[in-house]
Amino acid sequence: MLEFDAIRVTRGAFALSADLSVDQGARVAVIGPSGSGKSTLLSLVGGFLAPDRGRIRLDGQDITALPPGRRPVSMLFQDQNLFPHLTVAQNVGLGLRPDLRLSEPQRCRVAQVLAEVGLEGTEGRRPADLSGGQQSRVALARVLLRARPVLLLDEAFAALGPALKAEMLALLGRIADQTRATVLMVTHDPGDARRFAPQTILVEGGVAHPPVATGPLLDDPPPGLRAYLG
Ligand SMILES: Nc1ncnc2c1ncn2[C@@H]1O[C@H](COP(=O)(O)OP(=O)(O)OP(=O)(O)O)[C@@H](O)[C@H]1O
Repeated sequence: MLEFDAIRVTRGAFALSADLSVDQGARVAVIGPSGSGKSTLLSLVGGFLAPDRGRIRLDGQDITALPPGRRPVSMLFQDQNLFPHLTVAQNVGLGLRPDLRLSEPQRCRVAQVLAEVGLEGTEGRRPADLSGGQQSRVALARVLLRARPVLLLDEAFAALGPALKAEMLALLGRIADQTRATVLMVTHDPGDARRFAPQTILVEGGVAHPPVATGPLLDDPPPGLRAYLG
């Protein structure tokens, strides 16, 4: 279980509070107006931002003071966090060893996860030589390899067309199943939330609300969310 226990965080004049928990293995969309604090919520879990008060716990362990690199968390952004000067295999291998000194079994594992995301044979290519969808697959292969208990996505597939995005969400679902990860996914697209996330955290008016069932929330949104969804 991922817990936000009486969290309050400020960024300049902006303040966000969160007192909620997410079940282990849950898939949760994070939805709310622009500037409402969705990325802020994810940054608290990733460790890129420290709360002013409150604790963040994962399976009972207080991770509030852990630096990002030591948190059991993978994060995916829209730019897919790929290094242009590294090959596909190296970009994925970073998930195992930042210094890229991979053993033979580790190299095999990299090839294996690339095959699992449909990128067999692309090991030696650079990100720029791949399509947008293929780049997303490289990033997902790294997530699969790392197999961290928490996966955070901040509009990771926003730049992809609808068909490709649906494909990536399906692949993400398979990876989450395989790694049994808890997934928090920021999205501006209610369709993504309906497709992927049985539960949704609404971030609005300075509060990240506890997760509720996605369908009913989107079918009958509260006024602030209704205005945002249009
Ligand atoms: N580095 C920063 N310094 C000061 N204020 C910040 C900083 N980053 C974000 N903020 C403020 O924090 C608030 C929440 O930002 P956040 O990025 O979490 O919103 P969001 O819901 O993810 O928005 P969007 O949907 O537009 O990406 C905003 O009002 C923003 O102005």
